[in-house]
Amino acid sequence: MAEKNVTLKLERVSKSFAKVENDEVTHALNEIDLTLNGGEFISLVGPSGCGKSTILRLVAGLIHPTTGRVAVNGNEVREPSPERSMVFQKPTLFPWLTVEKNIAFSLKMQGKLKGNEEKVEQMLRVIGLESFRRDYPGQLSGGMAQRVALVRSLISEPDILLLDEPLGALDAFTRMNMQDEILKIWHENQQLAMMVTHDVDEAIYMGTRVIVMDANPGRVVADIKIEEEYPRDRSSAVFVEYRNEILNRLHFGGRR
Ligand SMILES: Nc1ncnc2c1ncn2[C@@H]1O[C@H](COP(=O)(O)OP(=O)(O)OP(=O)(O)O)[C@@H](O)[C@H]1O
Repeated sequence: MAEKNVTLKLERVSKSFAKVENDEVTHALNEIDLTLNGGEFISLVGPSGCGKSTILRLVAGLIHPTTGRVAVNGNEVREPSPERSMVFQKPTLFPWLTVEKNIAFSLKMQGKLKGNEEKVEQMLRVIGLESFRRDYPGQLSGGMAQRVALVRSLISEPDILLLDEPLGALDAFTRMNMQDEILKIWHENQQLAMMVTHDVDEAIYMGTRVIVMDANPGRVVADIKIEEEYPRDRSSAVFVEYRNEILNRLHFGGRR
């Protein structure tokens, strides 16, 4: 399938927040310059508070830069849009809708459900919840609910998929399965994916690029292209080299 023709630019983007407790400000992001394209899978890693989620929220249009510009295909991002879909660490489902209706929700809202019912079936199969289709979110485990939240965002094939630690709360087995499922869907749709993760292996396993950030002020310290074919072998020498490079950038490099 052709790559989604999307270019996202962050141009000298800074974001400050006023602190509630005193007159100080937090420099969550300082002059971020990035150009990202459809077909890329961007992993964002860095210590707590370096501004990873802030970048996603700016791209989603949930917040605005203090200075600088965020633009998609040259158009400044001013508000949220279904073309830029966000998945949070905590699943956000509609409690009054069944699993099946939660998944179909965005297609329905965009008037695209008719003729696309098979897509809902496919998504149910992908997450292995066909037999839970008529259950409500309150009846699901945390991992199941997150799988539903994920495919609910993926189904409308957004140009930009924003993943804020979507797999953080899952057990290791489900997590690895979901990594492959997300990659499969991303590969088929060739959208621009941006994923925040605290797991360096996950960042390398999934990303075409790993962007390493540091805090105070939030900034990019490395932008590393992962030039390995999928599926990647977590134990290969190249993988281990990438891991060491990223851990060094995160100041976790030990003597070898
Ligand atoms: N709405 C807000 N009001 C005030 N400060 C905020 C707000 N949102 C973020 N911040 C501050 O901005 C900085 C960056 O936050 P952000 O959530 O982007 O970091 P992060 O890298 O995603 O962290 P974590 O890995 O812990 O999720 C932090 O110091 C945070 O306290």
